[in-house]
Amino acid sequence: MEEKKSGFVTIIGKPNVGKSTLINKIIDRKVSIATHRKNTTRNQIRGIYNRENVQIVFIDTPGFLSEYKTKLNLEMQKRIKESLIGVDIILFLIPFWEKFDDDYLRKITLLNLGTEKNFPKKYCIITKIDLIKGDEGNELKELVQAIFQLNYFDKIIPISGLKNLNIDLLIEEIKSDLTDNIFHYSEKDFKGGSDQFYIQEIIREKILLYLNEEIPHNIFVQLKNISIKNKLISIEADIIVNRESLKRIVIGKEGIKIKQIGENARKEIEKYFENKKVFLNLIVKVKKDWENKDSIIKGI
Ligand SMILES: Nc1nc2c(ncn2[C@@H]2O[C@H](COP(=O)(O)OP(=O)(O)OP(=O)(O)O)[C@@H](O)[C@H]2O)c(=O)[nH]1
Repeated sequence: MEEKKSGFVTIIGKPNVGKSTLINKIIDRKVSIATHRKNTTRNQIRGIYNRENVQIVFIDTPGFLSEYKTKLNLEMQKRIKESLIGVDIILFLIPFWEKFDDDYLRKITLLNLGTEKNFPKKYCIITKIDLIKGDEGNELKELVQAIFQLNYFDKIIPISGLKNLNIDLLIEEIKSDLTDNIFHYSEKDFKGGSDQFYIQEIIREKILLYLNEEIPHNIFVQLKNISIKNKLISIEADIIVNRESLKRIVIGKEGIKIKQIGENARKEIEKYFENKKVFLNLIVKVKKDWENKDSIIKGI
C-alpha cells in the first residue's frame, strides 16, 4: 500500500488572482465554521483535500504583504508570518499577464521566514492561463523566464482554476513535497457530522457574507424540514433573530438581502449534494432572547 502523506498548504496573492477558485476546485468540502473554532492554534482552515493516502490541509493567510511600514502593515506582516509557521508549501499566485518586477519580488521575499533551508517549499502559480490568446503566449513565456531567473521558487506551475488546467499536476507536485505521514484530521473533523449541520453552516456563512460580520452572532439557523421528491431536494430553514430590527436587516430592502443569501446558499447546497436540484425556503423569525433558551442552545 502507498505510504500516507499529509501537510499544510497556504495560498497567497493579490486580490482577484483566483485564490478562492483554485481552492474550491481542489478541496472536497469546505470545513465548517465549528471546526475552525476547535483549531484556534492553527489558522483558519479553508478546506481539506482528502484521499485514501493523501491529506492536504489548505489554510488561510490573512491578506497580502505590503512593505510600507505603517503600524497596520507591520501588524499584518507579523500575522502573515505567524500564519506561515508550520506550513509545508506556499502557493504564490500571479496572473499570467502581470510583470514580475522588483516590487513583487520585495513583497514575496518578505515571506522568507529564514527557517530551515528549502522549507516551506515555494511554488509560483501562474493563474488564468485559459485566457491566453494566440499572441499572448509570449507574455507567459516572459513571465516564466523572469520568475525562473529569480531562483526563488521551487516550482513554477501555470494553471487555470476555472477551466481545470494543470490542477491534477499541481496536486501531484504538492503530494511529492509532503513529508508528514500521519493525517492531522479525521473524516469526522471536517465533515462536521451531518447533512443538517452542513446546510445550517452554509446558510450561516452566507448570512455572514451578506451582512455585517457582527450580526450573525445574534442569528441562528434551524433546519425545519428536508425532503426529496422527483430528484428535487426541498429544504425549509428558519433564520432566527432576537429582535424585529434585525429581521428587517436580514430581509433587506424589498427582500434583496434574503434573496442573495438564499440564492447563494442554494447554489452551494446543490454542490454539496453533487449538483442535485435544491429548493430552499428561508423564513426569518423573531424569537426574543433565543440565546438564553435551552431548547435552541442545545440544538447548536
Ligand atoms: N478565466 C479565468 N477566470 C478566473 C480563473 N480563476 C478565477 N477567475 C475569475 O477571477 C475572479 C476572481 O477570482 P477569485 O477566485 O475570487 O479570486 P481571489 O484571489 O480569491 O479574490 P479575493 O477573494 O478578492 O482575494 C472571479 O471572477 C473568477 O471567476 C481562471 O482560472 N480563469
